[in-house]
Amino acid sequence: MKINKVFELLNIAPQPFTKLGLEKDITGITDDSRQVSPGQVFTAVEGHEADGHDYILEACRNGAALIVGSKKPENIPVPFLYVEHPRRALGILAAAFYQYPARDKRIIGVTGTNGKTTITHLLHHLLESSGFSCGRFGTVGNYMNGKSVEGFQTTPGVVDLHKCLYESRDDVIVMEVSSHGLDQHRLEGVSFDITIFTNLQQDHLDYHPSMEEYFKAKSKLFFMMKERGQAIIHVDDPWGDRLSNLLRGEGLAVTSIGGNDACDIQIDEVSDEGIRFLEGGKPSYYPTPIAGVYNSYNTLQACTAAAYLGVSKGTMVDALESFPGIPGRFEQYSMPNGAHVIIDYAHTADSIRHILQTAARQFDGNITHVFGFRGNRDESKRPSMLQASAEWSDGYILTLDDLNAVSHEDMTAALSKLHEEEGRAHGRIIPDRTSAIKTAVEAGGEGDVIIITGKGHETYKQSYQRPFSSDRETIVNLRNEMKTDVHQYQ
Ligand SMILES: CC(=O)N[C@H]1[C@@H](OP(=O)(O)OP(=O)(O)OC[C@H]2O[C@@H](n3ccc(=O)[nH]c3=O)[C@H](O)[C@@H]2O)O[C@H](CO)[C@@H](O)[C@@H]1O[C@H](C)C(=O)N[C@@H](C)C(=O)N[C@H](CCC(=O)O)C(=O)O
Ligand SMILES: Nc1ncnc2c1ncn2[C@@H]1O[C@H](COP(=O)(O)OP(=O)(O)OP(=O)(O)O)[C@@H](O)[C@H]1O
Repeated sequence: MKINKVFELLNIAPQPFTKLGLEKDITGITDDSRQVSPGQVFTAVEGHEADGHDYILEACRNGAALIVGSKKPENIPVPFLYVEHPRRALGILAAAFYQYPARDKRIIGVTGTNGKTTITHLLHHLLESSGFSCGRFGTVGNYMNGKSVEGFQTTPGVVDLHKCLYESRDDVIVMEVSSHGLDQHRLEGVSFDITIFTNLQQDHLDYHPSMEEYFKAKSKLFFMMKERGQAIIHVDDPWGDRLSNLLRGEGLAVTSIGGNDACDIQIDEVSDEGIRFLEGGKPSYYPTPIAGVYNSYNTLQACTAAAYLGVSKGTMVDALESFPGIPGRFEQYSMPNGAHVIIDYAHTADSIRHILQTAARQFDGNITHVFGFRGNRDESKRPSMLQASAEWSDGYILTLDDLNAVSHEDMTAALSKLHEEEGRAHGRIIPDRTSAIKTAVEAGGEGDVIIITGKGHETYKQSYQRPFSSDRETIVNLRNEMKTDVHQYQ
């Protein structure tokens, strides 16, 4: 891409930068001064931790050919282009630099507080099973060109996103779209063929000032569809209903899914095993490959999207049978003492309630819930998470989750306060996560279930008394110590 193209894209009249040469090629786009290499365009972005404008000189020293930003620095040795919205500019330049890679693909974006990872994994499996080559971007890593690739965030930064799309030879991409990503223009330059909304629950209010703002950020995705794009919305969720009305008011195509007669796909009966529904008056059924009523909804949304890409019902039902499961989502283990363990990524009150209710339907024994709260993340959801646990488990053990720079003492004090105020004497506190899990498992017997939530597939961010790196590793080691014999991983 030539330098004069940068001016054109940003709608800036070319300036007579003496020695620069408008016909010169630029070698890349970045917003990280540490990654600038000679000939690149550095876009200075005001962030949450730092301000890229403070690193302009470093970018110059590293060889930047051009600086883009919203605050003109004094005396820099490289031409500076002023833009009002550097994050947008970054996306516009990245899309162009990588030759608009999103245009050649069918792109499906999934958003909502819960269910994004589950739906993208289901869809990926459905599409690959029916002959599509499908890429997947999201929380548990990316998958491109038939291989798993490490991912850093739920929705990649905009430069990485366009680079990945450029390198991908896949026909279809299914991606999780986070509200942070939408708010930070990480999807700039991408248009979607299909968009999916799952639900909106209290979460991320450390970032968004209110639920209203959180909803607005999520809604942006649905205004980024291609001309013939199709939104699939779960309208039993009140925010979904509102979104559906909003989009229809704008003349956008919506497939509504819900219990109401007016829905395009009307849910008739939903259980832990599957979902019955009417579509165009015709009854139909999908079995869900992962336990939980909420996963039946996820399955229906994934299948509805796959159907838009031409996958037949028969192919889908076969593919669902061979679904391998998702790391850290309803991941099950049988322990030698007859207890059952479920590791899950639930981290909202609603998802805790759902998983505890699912376990109560499936197991006869006592339910012990082991969980904690992330430091420096939405504190306003903690009371309702604990209330849900106290109400739907037979007892909880509050423990540590990622501290994120909060001290051990402060978090333990926060746990004690919540336990006293919201826990209704229904549980206890064992701060060390590995000890909490061990205590819960060893106290279990035939038919009991221990549900460990919050970390799912993720590795621990701090060390605990026992030298394990994840809930899975803790359980597997514990099971070996207890003389393992059965392993069920969905
Ligand atoms: C709060 C938040 O969302 N931060 C994200 C945001 O960072 P930021 O723009 O605020 O960056 P910053 O660190 O303040 O730095 C500002 C600028 O200075 C630049 N800089 C900084 C230092 C330096 O030496 N040189 C330099 O040029 C940085 O490259 C950046 O351009 O933009 C970055 C680039 O896209 C993200 O990597 C970063 O994610 C951080 C790591 C993060 O933890 N984000 C979480 C909250 C998040 O986004 N999560 C959602 C999923 C949520 C969910 O649904 O569960 C996600 O999509 O992953
Ligand atoms: N449709 C749903 N409704 C409510 N809870 C759900 C739903 N789907 C999944 N969950 C619960 O939420 C947890 C996280 O699910 P999943 O990873 O699919 O969501 P996500 O949207 O990708 O979350 P995150 O953005 O935090 O990565 C699951 O482990 C489960 O407990």
